[in-house]
Amino acid sequence: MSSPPTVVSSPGKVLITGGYLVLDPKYPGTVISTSSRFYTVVREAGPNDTNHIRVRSPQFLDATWEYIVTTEPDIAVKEDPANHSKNKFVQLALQNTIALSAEVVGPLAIQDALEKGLHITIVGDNDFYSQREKLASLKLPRTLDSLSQITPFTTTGVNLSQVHKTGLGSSAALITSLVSALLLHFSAIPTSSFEEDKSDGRRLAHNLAQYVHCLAQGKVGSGFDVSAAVFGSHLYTRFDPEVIHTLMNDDGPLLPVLSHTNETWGYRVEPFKLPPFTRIMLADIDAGSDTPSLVGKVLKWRSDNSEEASILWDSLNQLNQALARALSTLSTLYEKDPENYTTAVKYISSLQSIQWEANPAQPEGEIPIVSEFYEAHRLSQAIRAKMREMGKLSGVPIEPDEQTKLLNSCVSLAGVIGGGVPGAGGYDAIWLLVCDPVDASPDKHPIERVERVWSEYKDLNVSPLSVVESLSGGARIEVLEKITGLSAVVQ
Ligand SMILES: Nc1ncnc2c1ncn2[C@@H]1O[C@H](COP(=O)(O)OP(=O)(O)OP(=O)(O)O)[C@@H](O)[C@H]1O
Ligand SMILES: C[C@@](O)(CCOP(=O)(O)O)CC(=O)O
Repeated sequence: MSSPPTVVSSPGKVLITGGYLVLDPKYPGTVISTSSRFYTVVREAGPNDTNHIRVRSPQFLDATWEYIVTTEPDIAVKEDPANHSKNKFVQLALQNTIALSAEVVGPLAIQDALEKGLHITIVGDNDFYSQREKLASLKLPRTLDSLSQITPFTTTGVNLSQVHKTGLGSSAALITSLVSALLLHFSAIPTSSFEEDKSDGRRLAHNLAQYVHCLAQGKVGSGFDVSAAVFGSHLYTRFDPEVIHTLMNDDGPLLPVLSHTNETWGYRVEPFKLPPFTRIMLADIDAGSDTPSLVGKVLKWRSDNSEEASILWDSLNQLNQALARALSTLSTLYEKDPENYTTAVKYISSLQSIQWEANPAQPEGEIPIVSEFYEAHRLSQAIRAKMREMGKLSGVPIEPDEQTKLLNSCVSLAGVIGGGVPGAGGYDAIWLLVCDPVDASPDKHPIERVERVWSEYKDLNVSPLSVVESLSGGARIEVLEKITGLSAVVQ
């Protein structure tokens, strides 16, 4: 009987504060990990498949890649010349994970593990790819309920290079789930690695995924996307790019650099989660932006105007940190007094933020809670203003006027706490933080109000994503049969 498959999932991300700043190790960013995940399923192939690896992404056309692994003189993962397309992200993940695993468990153990070859399936939740056309073809309105009617891991009908991505960090989540599943499969890390938040094994998977992602993208970003895929929501302070500098240009041994014991990585992961009874909402806007070109322009402006930039970066950082603190304080207020917290959320769910603190008859116990929610609103608006300033000064559409108009109409709805443009901004997405009371009656639920504005919005093509915050952290081991729709796509 063949051994059970190894399955690891990793979440997507939304950077709600710290766009551009987080590229500098001086400034942390707030990253929320999403319920939408990438899944990698690794199985033994068969006795005739020694050293052969087949990778499939069944959501796409022409997305099967075959590789041969040679272990002498060095580990090399070579593409089968018959492959219809290349997948640099997958090949680099295979090459480096097998090479690192061989350094950890020895080349003989790897030869054993590849004796029957491997079949690997990779899929991402539907939210990673735009479902606009699917909804239109099913004649469904652009609502959360319609999204729930789409088959899990639905086919996109196109090649990977043609798919419309939604900005949730598909490549970081894919690489993290793939390298983590392989490290486990080769016993380079123990299964207990994914039971703890910052275990040695999880940190090794993080360092490897960061390195592979940089290699595949051909650039070193801040790495908040990989970090969210590994650790879940947190306040992220970037790793020192110098740590992988020599490996990026050279073939030296991987373990000395990638080991969890290598303290020169220097990244920080501090706990963060959204407050109870709130929900992040994301909309995909059908007008893309090219993140690298936005980043290039903003960084150039920063280096040409270092004094002005430093003042702006520092003041934005203070607001970013204050927002993270206000949201964390709300979680503490809930723990201290869940009853007043729950009634306060229900109360503000029916009012626009401007009215939240205006009730002279507000019960005493609710006052500090309502005022902390207002503080979160105020700070998120102040952050938007500073991001617009950054955009104006650097000549980059970080929160372009079209997005400002849409965000203003959403943020002024009853029960909406705040919002902004995620990550680098641009035209492609917005995020909102909304109250999510258990029962909003007799009023409308804030989520319904937002959905309505989005579905009726005329100036931009706005489509919701079904994501909520991932409540179970970052990368995790899964049981194939327990993930709805996964067995059906694994062959
Ligand atoms: N389901 C998949 N199977 C295999 N490879 C994938 C899959 N999804 C994405 N990839 C890989 O990731 C690459 C896309 O990476 P890129 O860095 O352009 O996207 P991204 O910035 O992560 O996108 P987004 O944040 O919008 O999700 C693809 O070219 C492909 O190599
Ligand atoms: C601009 C930047 O800070 C965030 C980019 O985020 P996103 O890919 O737009 O979600 C770049 C980075 O952190 O690597």
